[in-house]
Amino acid sequence: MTPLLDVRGLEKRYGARIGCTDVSFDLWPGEVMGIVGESGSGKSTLLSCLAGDLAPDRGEVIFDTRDRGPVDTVTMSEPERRMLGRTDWAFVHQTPRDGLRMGVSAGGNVGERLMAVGARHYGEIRTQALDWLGRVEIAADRIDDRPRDFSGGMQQRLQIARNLVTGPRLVFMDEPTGGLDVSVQARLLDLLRGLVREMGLSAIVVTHDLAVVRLLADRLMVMQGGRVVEAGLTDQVLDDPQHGYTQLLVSSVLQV
Ligand SMILES: Nc1ncnc2c1ncn2[C@@H]1O[C@H](COP(=O)(O)OP(=O)(O)OP(=O)(O)O)[C@@H](O)[C@H]1O
Repeated sequence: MTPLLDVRGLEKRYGARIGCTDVSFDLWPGEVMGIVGESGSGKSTLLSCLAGDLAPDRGEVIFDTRDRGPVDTVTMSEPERRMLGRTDWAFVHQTPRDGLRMGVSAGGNVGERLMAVGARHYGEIRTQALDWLGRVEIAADRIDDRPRDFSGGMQQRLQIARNLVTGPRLVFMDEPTGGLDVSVQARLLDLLRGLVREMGLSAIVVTHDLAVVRLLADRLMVMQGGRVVEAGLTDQVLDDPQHGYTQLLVSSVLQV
């Protein structure tokens, strides 16, 4: 089997400062990889490099494309990368307004993604949009409302529907439950876990919240100072952390 994503020796510097360095890992189809670490450890930099939003200084990000097989997304052309962003990849941002069009109706936000991959039949687009609003627990009668009239939790659920409606093969998530009330976070996490399992999604989830990776991620990478200091199966890493920094992360959560 070919990994969906094969990352080798990835490095990004900001002048002399290290964003991330020496990052290598495989992601297999249907697998969820969690990336954890404190603020400034390089999680966002790594995610941006993987998703093609930031050009790394060194390394390869090889994605198993549908038509051409494994291709390095770092060196592929910009139009090709944009096409991946519209089709096989999805990005769930921490802040819903970064991933939604706030002035467009909820149904439009979902339907627009379908149109971007070629859907043309209005009735079918609306039916699929309705189906997805239901799947993320947004009432059908809110389909014509704009996301700015939604609560934070609803906006995040709409962003998830917009991202998943086209059946992406790889989903990048940046703190998907960050910035929400604890009770809202738990419900959203439950919903996300259900969708990930049901759709057999491959995903990379960046978070500083170990509860999020515990629930969502099969494997985990722990970052400190831009480097991966520990990696392994989520339960193994969290239950028996080997690196001092991971032990600190885990114990600081237990004390809360
Ligand atoms: N645009 C930038 N210019 C200069 N340095 C940057 C820039 N973005 C990030 N850095 C630096 O790169 C390092 C990694 O930052 P990054 O934002 O990737 O960490 P993070 O783990 O995602 O943090 P957070 O959880 O706070 O988002 C930090 O030292 C940070 O100061």
